Amino acid sequence: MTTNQLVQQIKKKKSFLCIGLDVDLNKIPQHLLEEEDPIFAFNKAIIDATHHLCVAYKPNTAFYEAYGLKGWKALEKTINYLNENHPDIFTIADAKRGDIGNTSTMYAKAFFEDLAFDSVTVAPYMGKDSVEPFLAFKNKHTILLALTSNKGAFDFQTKTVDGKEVYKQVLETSKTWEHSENLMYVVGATKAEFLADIRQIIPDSFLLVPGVGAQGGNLQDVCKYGMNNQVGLLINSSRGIIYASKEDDFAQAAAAKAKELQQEMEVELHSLLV
Ligand SMILES: O=c1ccn([C@@H]2O[C@H](COP(=O)(O)O)[C@@H](O)[C@H]2O)c(=O)[nH]1
Repeated sequence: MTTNQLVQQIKKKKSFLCIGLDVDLNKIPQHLLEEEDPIFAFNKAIIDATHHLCVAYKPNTAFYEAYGLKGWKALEKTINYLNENHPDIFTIADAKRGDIGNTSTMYAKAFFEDLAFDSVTVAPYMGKDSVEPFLAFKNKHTILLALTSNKGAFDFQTKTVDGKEVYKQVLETSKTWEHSENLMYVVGATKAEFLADIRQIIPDSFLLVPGVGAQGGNLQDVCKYGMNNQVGLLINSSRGIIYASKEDDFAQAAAAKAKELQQEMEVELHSLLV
């Protein structure tokens, strides 16, 4: 999917919501555990109930890898279900990969070719030759960790090296890499006060913003400082939506939570859409 197509979807649905599919078998309704593939059964129900309210889904691969082969198969069934039934929805493999060049190429093939995701999250720590293999894939997006939502972001990312914060160096340097037009960035919703500075460096890039809901980030603050004239934001909520209820009504409860966020987003989009 191109970024233009993503922007069209945002305008059509009046939403820039990304729903995180972080499936924990201890948190899903008990009756689903009797299904042959409880993880996929849960995801399918959530997708069926929420697809009209969001423009992206983000399975975090940790929640699938933790269940071994069964988990990986459920991830494959989930991405295939999305691509077959909702090809207009942007898909993100939150895998936080990155390694020496030939290994990164294999990671990119795994997520862009074998699993056919639109994008994958990548850690910038190993530098240019670890990220460019992902950027080489046409119409696929590499979402680079810039300023993460957790407390540990202050351990390295905000430290000043050679007169500039490390996260700013990540943004500036990555812009010089080959096929940098395929870059998006992760900025935590809990770091909204940094967004004005971030937009000075990357005014046009899309940002994946996790951390609203369970982590306490605020949607309005993110929009105030992070929105650009093409919206430029995908705001993620995982636990706050998918675990809204553990009862039989879990999918409807998830849809209600997604609707709340979509309505807040519609208000924020108002000035851009008129
Ligand atoms: O900086 C980051 C990068 C990634 N994440 C991931 O996003 C979701 C957030 O889940 P919630 O339940 O909405 O808190 C999860 O998959 C994280 O691993 C992040 O939170 N922060």
